[in-house]
Amino acid sequence: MKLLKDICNGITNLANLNKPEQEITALVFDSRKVVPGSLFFAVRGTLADGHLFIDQAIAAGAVAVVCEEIPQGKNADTVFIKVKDASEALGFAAANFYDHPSAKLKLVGVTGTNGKTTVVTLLFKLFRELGYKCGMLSTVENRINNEVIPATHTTPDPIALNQLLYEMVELGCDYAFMEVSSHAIVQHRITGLAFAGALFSNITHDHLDFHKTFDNYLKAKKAFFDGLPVTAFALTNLDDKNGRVMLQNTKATQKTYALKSMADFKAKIIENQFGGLLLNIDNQEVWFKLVGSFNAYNLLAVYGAALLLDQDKEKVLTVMSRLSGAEGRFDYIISPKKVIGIVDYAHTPDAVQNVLSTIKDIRKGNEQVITVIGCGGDRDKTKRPVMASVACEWSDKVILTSDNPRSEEPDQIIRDMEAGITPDQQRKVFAIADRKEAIKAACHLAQPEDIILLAGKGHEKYQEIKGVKYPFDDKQILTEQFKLIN
Ligand SMILES: CC(=O)N[C@H]1[C@@H](OP(=O)(O)OP(=O)(O)OC[C@H]2O[C@@H](n3ccc(=O)[nH]c3=O)[C@H](O)[C@@H]2O)O[C@H](CO)[C@@H](O)[C@@H]1O[C@H](C)C(=O)N[C@@H](C)C(=O)N[C@H](CCC(=O)O)C(=O)O
Ligand SMILES: Nc1ncnc2c1ncn2[C@@H]1O[C@H](COP(=O)(O)OP(=O)(O)OP(=O)(O)O)[C@@H](O)[C@H]1O
Ligand SMILES: N[C@H](CCC[C@H](N)C(=O)O)C(=O)O
Ligand SMILES: [Mg+2]
Repeated sequence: MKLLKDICNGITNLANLNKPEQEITALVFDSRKVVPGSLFFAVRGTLADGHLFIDQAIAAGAVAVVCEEIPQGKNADTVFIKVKDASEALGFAAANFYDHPSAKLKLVGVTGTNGKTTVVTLLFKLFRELGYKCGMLSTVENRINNEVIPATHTTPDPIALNQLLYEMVELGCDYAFMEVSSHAIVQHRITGLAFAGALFSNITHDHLDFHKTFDNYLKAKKAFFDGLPVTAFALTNLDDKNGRVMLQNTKATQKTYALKSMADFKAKIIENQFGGLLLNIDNQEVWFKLVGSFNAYNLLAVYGAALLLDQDKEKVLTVMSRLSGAEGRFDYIISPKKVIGIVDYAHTPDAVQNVLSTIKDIRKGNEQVITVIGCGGDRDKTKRPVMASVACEWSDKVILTSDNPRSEEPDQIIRDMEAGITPDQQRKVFAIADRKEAIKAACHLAQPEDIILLAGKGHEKYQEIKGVKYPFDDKQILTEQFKLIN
C-alpha cells in the first residue's frame, strides 16, 4: 500500500494532483489484472491501446488512471493523471512504488544482440562463488541466491522487475545482474532504475520487425548508455564496429574490452577446442570451460566488469576458470557411436555463423556438420533467408524446420528461409517442418564423428504453435535419439 502522491513523484506536478492521499494497493497496466484500489496505466502498445480498457479497469476497482488522454465524461471518483508517455511514467512509478530497490544494491545491465544471457549468467555464478548474495534476471530464468523464479521475458515489465529487485534487497543481495533487451529500452521497462554498470556485447541483425531499421535498433541500445548516471561504468566491446557508439553521449565512466583493438581489458585466444578456451587475459594464461571464440568476448566482458566492481583479479580468474556457461548455449553431448550433438540458442545470422565457424575451427578432420534450424514465427522475417544462407555456407547438410511458428504456417516460414539458398546449395538442404522428425533425420544421417547442430531453441522447453506452448526440449530429444540410433 502506498499513497498516490508518493507513487506519482517525478511523473506529474504533485501540486495539481487530485486526492494525493489516495491509498493505492497495486500498479497495473493490464485491465484484466486490476484489483480494487489499483492505479491503472493506459499504455499504447504494439497490438492494442490501453486507453480502450480504462472503463474495464475502473469497473474492476481501479481508483486512479495514468493516461495520455483523459476520456470525456468520467465520474469524479476516479483520479485521472495526464502524462506525455504512460509507459515512461509506469517505469518511474514502479521504482517509486517499491522504494527504488535498484539503488539499494549494485545493478549491472547487459545489452547487445548476442551474449547477454551468457554474460549475465557468468556474472551471477562468479559473484555467488566470490561469496556475495546476488540476483539475476535472464532469458533462461530469474534467480535470487539459490531460488529459481521462472522468466517470461528477457527483461521483465517494470512492475515485475522492481518487485524482483525489491525481493533481492529484502533477501540481502549485494548485486543484481540483468539482461537489458532492446524492446525493454524502447518500452521503458528499465526507466527509473539506478544502474551501477552497463555492458555492451555486440549488435548485429535481429528484431527488425519491432525496430523497423537497424539504425533505430542501434539507437535503442545507445539510449541505455545515454541514460546512465555519472557514478556508473559503461563497458563496451571495441571489436564491434558500433561498440564505441554506445559511449558517445554517456555520462558514465567509459571502459572498453577487445581481442583485436587497443582496450582497457585485453585477451588473446591461445587454444579453442571442444574442451574449452585457453586465453591470455591481462597477461595471464587461463583455461575456461566455455567453447568458441565468441565466448572469449563474453568471458572478457565478465572479467572487466568484475574488476570494475572492485574484485580481486586472481580470485576472479580462478573462479571463472571453473564456471560453465548458460543452459542451452553450446551444450553438447556425445553419442555411443561418437556423434557430437550440440544444442545452441543461435537465432540470429551472426550467432549461427559464430557457432558454425567455431565448430569448423575445432573439429578434427573431415567430419560432416549437419545443422537443424528454423526461424521464429511472428518475429523478424528479414533474418530468415540470411540465417538459412549462413547455415548452408557453413554446413554439409541443413535440415530446415520449425522454431516456435507461433501464429504463422511452418511451411511458409521454411519457404522464407529457402529464399536465401542458392541453387548450388539446394542439394544439401532438406525441409522437415516437424522439429522432432528433423532431429531424428539428422541422427539417421550422422556417421561416427559427425557433428549435429540444433540451432535456435537452446534452453527452451516448448514449441509454440498457434498460441499453445507444447512441451519440447531439443536436448532431451537428441539424447533419446542418440540412444536409439547412434
Ligand atoms: C512486442 C512486445 O514487446 N510486447 C510487449 C509489450 O506489450 P504491448 O505494450 O505491446 O501490449 P499490447 O498487447 O499492445 O497492449 C497494450 C496495452 O493494453 C493493455 N491491455 C490489453 C488487453 C486488455 O484486455 N487489457 C489491457 O489493459 C496491455 O496490458 C498493454 O499495457 O509489453 C508487455 C508488458 O511488458 C509484454 O508482455 C509484451 O511482450 C510480448 C508478449 C512479447 O512477446 N515480447 C517479446 C517480443 C519481447 O519483449 N522480447 C524481448 C527481447 C527478446 C530477446 O532478444 O531475448 C524481451 O525482453 O523478452
Ligand atoms: N558474444 C557473442 N557474440 C556472438 N554470438 C554469441 C555471443 N555469445 C553468444 N553467442 C551466440 O548467441 C546465442 C545466444 O547467446 P545468449 O543467449 O547468451 O544471447 P542473448 O543476447 O541473451 O540472446 P537473447 O536476445 O535471445 O536473450 C548463443 O547460443 C551463441 O550461439
Ligand atoms: N528471445 C528471442 C529469441 C527466440 C529464439 C527463437 N527460439 C524464437 O522463438 O524465435 C526473441 O524473442 O526473439
Ligand atoms: Mg538472453
